[in-house]
Amino acid sequence: MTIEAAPVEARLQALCELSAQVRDLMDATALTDVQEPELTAVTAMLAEATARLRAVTRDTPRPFEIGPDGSLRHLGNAVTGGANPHALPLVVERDGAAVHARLSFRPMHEGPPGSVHGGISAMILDHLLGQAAAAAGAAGMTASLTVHYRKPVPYGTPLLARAEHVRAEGRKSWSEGQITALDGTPLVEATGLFITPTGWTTHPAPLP
Ligand SMILES: CCCCCCCCCCCCCCCC(=O)SCCNC(=O)CCNC(=O)[C@H](O)C(C)(C)COP(=O)(O)OP(=O)(O)OC[C@H]1O[C@@H](n2cnc3c(N)ncnc32)[C@H](O)[C@@H]1OP(=O)(O)O
Repeated sequence: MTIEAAPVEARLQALCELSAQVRDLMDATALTDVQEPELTAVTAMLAEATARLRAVTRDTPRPFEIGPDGSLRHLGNAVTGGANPHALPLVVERDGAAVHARLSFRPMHEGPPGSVHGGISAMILDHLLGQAAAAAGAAGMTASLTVHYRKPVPYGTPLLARAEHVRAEGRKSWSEGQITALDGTPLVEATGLFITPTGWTTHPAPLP
């Protein structure tokens, strides 16, 4: 006897597969050198696909929800959300008091020619620092983020990102982290201040 996944999960998996395809499409778009008639033809195909997806829409991307394995997930998140084409998506793992993730940026993240845009690496660190604060029981909104860019960040290369919660004072907590090459060479370092909004202590609200 086979047990089928709940239909809602099958739909979410299909949504994540669609998002992965759109990521591929974005990279292909950033790198394509096909000629103008082909560009025009593909644009028309995509306009048709967009209209099909808009046949039924929701007001906001997928919210925080409990996944089948019991963990909290946010498929609509711009950094970790499998159902958000903007996300890498980053798969964050807990490592004691720290969090870490393997990541590989893509050509669509180009900033200076041949390397990743600084805002993109800052966004990844912002999220990871925030997850470190959350892992320490101090989930909050980013109040400030300080970033030091040590070396250009390559795309298409496996890298590591890591963050840890370093101290707390009332509703304020600080995390620090870095993106490094696999050999540990620091590429980008960041520190962040996260503040737990007052409402969250009695009425927890999801992060953006
Ligand atoms: C159920 C949900 C759980 C989910 C669990 C899963 C978690 C999964 C993790 C995901 C991780 C995502 C990580 C990315 C997270 C974003 O991307 S968040 C988006 C970007 N950030 C924002 O939009 C924040 C916008 N700002 C705000 O909402 C509010 O200004 C804040 C930050 C909540 C603070 O508001 P507030 O609580 O009213 O602050 P306030 O009472 O005025 O000040 C409190 C203290 O903080 C200081 N302070 C306030 N703002 C600042 C500032 N900007 N700089 C320095 N100090 C400040 C004040 O001076 C004051 O200090 P003291 O006088 O107490 O010493």
